[in-house]
Amino acid sequence: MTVRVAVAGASGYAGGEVLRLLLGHPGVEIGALTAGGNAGARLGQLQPHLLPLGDRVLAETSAETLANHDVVFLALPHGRSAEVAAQLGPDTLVIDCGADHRLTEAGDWERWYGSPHAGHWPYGLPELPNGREKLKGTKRVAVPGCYPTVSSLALAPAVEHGLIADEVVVVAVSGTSGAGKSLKTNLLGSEVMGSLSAYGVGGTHRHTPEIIQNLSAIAGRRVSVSFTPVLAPLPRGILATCSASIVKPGNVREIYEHAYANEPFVHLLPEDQWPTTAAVLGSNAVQLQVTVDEDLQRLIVVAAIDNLTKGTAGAAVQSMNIALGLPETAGLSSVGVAP
Ligand SMILES: NC(=O)C1=CN([C@@H]2O[C@H](COP(=O)(O)OP(=O)(O)OC[C@H]3O[C@@H](n4cnc5c(N)ncnc54)[C@H](OP(=O)(O)O)[C@@H]3O)[C@@H](O)[C@H]2O)C=CC1
Ligand SMILES: CC(=O)N[C@@H](CCC(=O)OP(=O)(O)O)C(=O)O
Repeated sequence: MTVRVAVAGASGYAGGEVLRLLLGHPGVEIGALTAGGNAGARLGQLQPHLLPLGDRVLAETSAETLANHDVVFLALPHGRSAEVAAQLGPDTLVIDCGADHRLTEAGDWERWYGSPHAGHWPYGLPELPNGREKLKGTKRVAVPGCYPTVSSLALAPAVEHGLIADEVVVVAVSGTSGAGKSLKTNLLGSEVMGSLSAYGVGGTHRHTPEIIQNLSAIAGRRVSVSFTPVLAPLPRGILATCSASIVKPGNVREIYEHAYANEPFVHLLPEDQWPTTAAVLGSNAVQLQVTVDEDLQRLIVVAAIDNLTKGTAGAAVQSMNIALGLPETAGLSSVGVAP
């Protein structure tokens, strides 16, 4: 079976990464590629690394252009993806890399994004408890935010086993591609190079409610999250340090080993090895290490992902595979690029 796929937002970082992965996928044919202001440009001018598609001309993003595909990936700004999705037929598998359909509660959406809620879709994080079941056969997928992906997977086993208190702390350092291609003053080369800077401090980052939503669903009660993102002078990668007080004794390592033993992309590292962003570059892997700070009786989990791969496009392709009943790992790998 060959699946015909369109990518809206093909000129952006997320759309470009979806295409990079799809070019290595054995079961897809790449159809329409669309953009906003760059419609009419050759893809090669904007994504020179996608050589086989270099001569494709970007089309306008419209329901007409995206019609007649089995799968449509939306890699568009928040709000725009909900607008486009609403015009796509119910038989098309629509995979939204943006935030529009991630939050279950309309009140949360309105508070954090300041616009009407477009509704909630099955969440594209198959490694969460019952995550795969929600994706099988679905025609709509909300791809998680990059920070919620790494922190939810880092803490899920501990939350599921009731090991930790209902208040967790996440400090996550991200590369700049997480902010997208459009020009932002805090992302100009000289502002970013040679410096780390915290932002969205004090519980103000919009990924906070998404992390709370994921962990609370596992716990069956509200889990509070103190989340601090930090911008680093790297193009790609997130390293998250997640911690919480231990409230129940348990063999932490065994719990994590067991939780992820059969996962193709989540890897608990050997005890003498700590995750690095370099090791997951361009891969769909999540690398984890877990330990206990014995003095404080605190669980510490360190996790690394590539924000554009497992943090966005890899999760999108993995979700497509599950939704369509294709092999889950098709087009994806846990092997990184080094140095
Ligand atoms: N970067 C990341 O790590 C992650 C990104 N995402 C999500 O993926 C989505 C895309 O992000 P990203 O690729 O980083 O952003 P970019 O800014 O790099 O790309 C945005 C894309 O959307 C297109 N676009 C912009 N405005 C419009 C419009 N009004 N109509 C149609 N197309 C438009 C752009 O086209 P043009 O070039 O013509 O302007 C471009 O192709 C966002 O929702 C983001 O939240 C999700 C998780 C992580
Ligand atoms: C470094 C950086 O700026 N990262 C982005 C998050 C990227 C992401 O996952 O974004 P969406 O929720 O928009 O899909 C941010 O903090 O806004």
